[in-house]
Amino acid sequence: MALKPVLGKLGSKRVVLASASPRRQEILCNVGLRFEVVPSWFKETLEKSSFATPYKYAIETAKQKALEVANRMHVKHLRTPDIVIGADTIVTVDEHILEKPVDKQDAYRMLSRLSGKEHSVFTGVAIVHCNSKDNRLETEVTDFYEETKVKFADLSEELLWEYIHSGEPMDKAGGYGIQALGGMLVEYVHGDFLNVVGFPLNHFCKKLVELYYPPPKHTLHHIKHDSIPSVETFENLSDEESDSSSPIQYKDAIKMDRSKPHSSGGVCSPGSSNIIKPNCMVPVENRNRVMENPDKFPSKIVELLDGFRASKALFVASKLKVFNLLKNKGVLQSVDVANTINASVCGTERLLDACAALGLLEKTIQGYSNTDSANTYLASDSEDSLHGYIIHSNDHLWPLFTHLESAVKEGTMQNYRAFGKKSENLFQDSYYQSMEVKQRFMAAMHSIAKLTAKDVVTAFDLSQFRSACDLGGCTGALANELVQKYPNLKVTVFDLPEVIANVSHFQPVGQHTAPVTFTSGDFFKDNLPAADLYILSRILHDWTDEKIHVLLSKISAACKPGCGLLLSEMVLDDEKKNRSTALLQSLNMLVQTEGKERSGSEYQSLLEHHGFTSVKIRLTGSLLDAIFCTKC
Ligand SMILES: O=c1[nH]cc([C@@H]2O[C@H](COP(=O)(O)OP(=O)(O)OP(=O)(O)O)[C@@H](O)[C@H]2O)c(=O)[nH]1
Repeated sequence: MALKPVLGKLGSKRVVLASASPRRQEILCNVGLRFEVVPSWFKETLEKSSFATPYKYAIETAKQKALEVANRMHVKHLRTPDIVIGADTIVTVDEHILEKPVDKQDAYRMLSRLSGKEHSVFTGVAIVHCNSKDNRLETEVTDFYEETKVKFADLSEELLWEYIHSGEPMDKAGGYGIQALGGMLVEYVHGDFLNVVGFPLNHFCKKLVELYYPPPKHTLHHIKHDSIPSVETFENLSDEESDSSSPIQYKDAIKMDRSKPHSSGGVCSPGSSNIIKPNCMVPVENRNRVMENPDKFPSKIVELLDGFRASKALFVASKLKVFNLLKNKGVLQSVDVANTINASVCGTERLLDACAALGLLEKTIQGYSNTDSANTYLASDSEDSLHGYIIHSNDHLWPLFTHLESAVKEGTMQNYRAFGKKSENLFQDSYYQSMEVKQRFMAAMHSIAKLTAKDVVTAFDLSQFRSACDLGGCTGALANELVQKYPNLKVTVFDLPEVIANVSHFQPVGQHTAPVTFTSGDFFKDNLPAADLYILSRILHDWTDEKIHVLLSKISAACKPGCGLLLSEMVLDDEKKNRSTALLQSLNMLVQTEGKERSGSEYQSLLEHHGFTSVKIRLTGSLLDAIFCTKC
């Protein structure tokens, strides 16, 4: 197994590790794999007795962890990952399965069982390949497990309790960490050490080799038809030739002889020239494209080149209310759409075709119709509509982004270049100068807040708080989600008077929880309403560190010990290299504000500076992450 090519096959893919385990992150990071971390919300509660063997239980749990993340990212992110990796480590001794101890007594029970004996450590791993087709998530799961035998020395009571009081056992399967203090308890290890730590790296790489480099069978079938030029099909290719970007369909891929016109071995029609028909099995990424050797075809770059066209097609279709029309009418021909939206037939048809190819619409012989996700997210009257944010992106962010080059050169916002107005007072000058711009901005913030609010309010247990104040809480979307989840919580939204004057038509109808209260004021200048939980959602990223210090010191002064502070922002990884959505959002902040996106440790140090401790960060897998801390 050559080292680099194995993991290199994943280099161009969006890989997600569905695990909160810092050890798994470290093991994979250390070998240079690039991935995002989205911890799974799958509860490890499968009925153990229903599995014939312990490893089947570990594999199934790993699979469910990975599938939960794949589904969540597909639904919420609108961007499906290519590969999701899940893992689950368990310890078995005397036919018992041990997972992580729930408390110290439980750790004691586990460790005393292991004392003086050999036990097995199983890690189940699931590699889930994802593909979004017609907005549906298709998954292909490859799983395996690894077993390592570990023998513990005899452990005295004193040693056991000393170890338990170190705190190390609590988040570890079997109640010990072999890589740290727990290593001192171990007499021998038979098998893969990293498997015990939480991830069987060697077996994982072997699986990748199996998936991406199947062994050569030296079978080339030459298919000849009188009317079809001779082609070669292959079942296996050497490394250089192989399109291993999609292991799932690898076996059915087609090799192209560039010197001749080609077909697909009898599946495509003879006259198909070099267009690959959809019913020909080709590697997923190259479907609908002229066949190239994928290792030489810069598909990622081409995708990026196309990115702005795809965004603009979405923006224009939204602006022209195509999705509203199709939601109401069901199926329409392009001419009917063109007539209703008052546009040319030829232009409308191309727009509709592009939207269909992008998976936003369905196209059949009867005409065009919305996909489920267009009905849910793109029609402006839908409960979860992103229409407001799309229009804001088109009318406000797009002009700003056309000046990205100047923003990068000058390091400043581009509001003047884009809109001819200096933004000395950011919100007043940029967003609240006219009723139209203000309503557009509020609708944008409302749609993003609605999309992300559930993830944010459920990221931490906030049940101990009785009153909360959402600073800059705009339309109250997050506040409304909070009172749904915590009906005993009284929530005040504090925002500028211009905003508060316009919140009424964003309020939910028929909500049965206590209403949210709105109070106007400027959090930089005015006294903050009293509360025992303060919330800053998408606020800190607007400002410089200096201004953040001003705001945090005000909040800190208003907080009694034990008060909480909940932030929601896109959190960058510490090295600022992995989370492209968040890094692009940081460019977004550059063109329009004084602020930027920050990493978890940057937020932590800002918060700790103002006496907030126990800073916890939860990556939600959605568009906003959550950070929670308490005033000490
Ligand atoms: O010697 C060691 N043995 C085990 C570990 C760590 O134990 C946990 C096992 O728990 P699990 O597989 O359920 O994984 P979680 O941490 O809960 O994260 P997920 O989000 O993936 O469920 C694992 O972290 C091992 O690394 C150890 O550190 N040393």
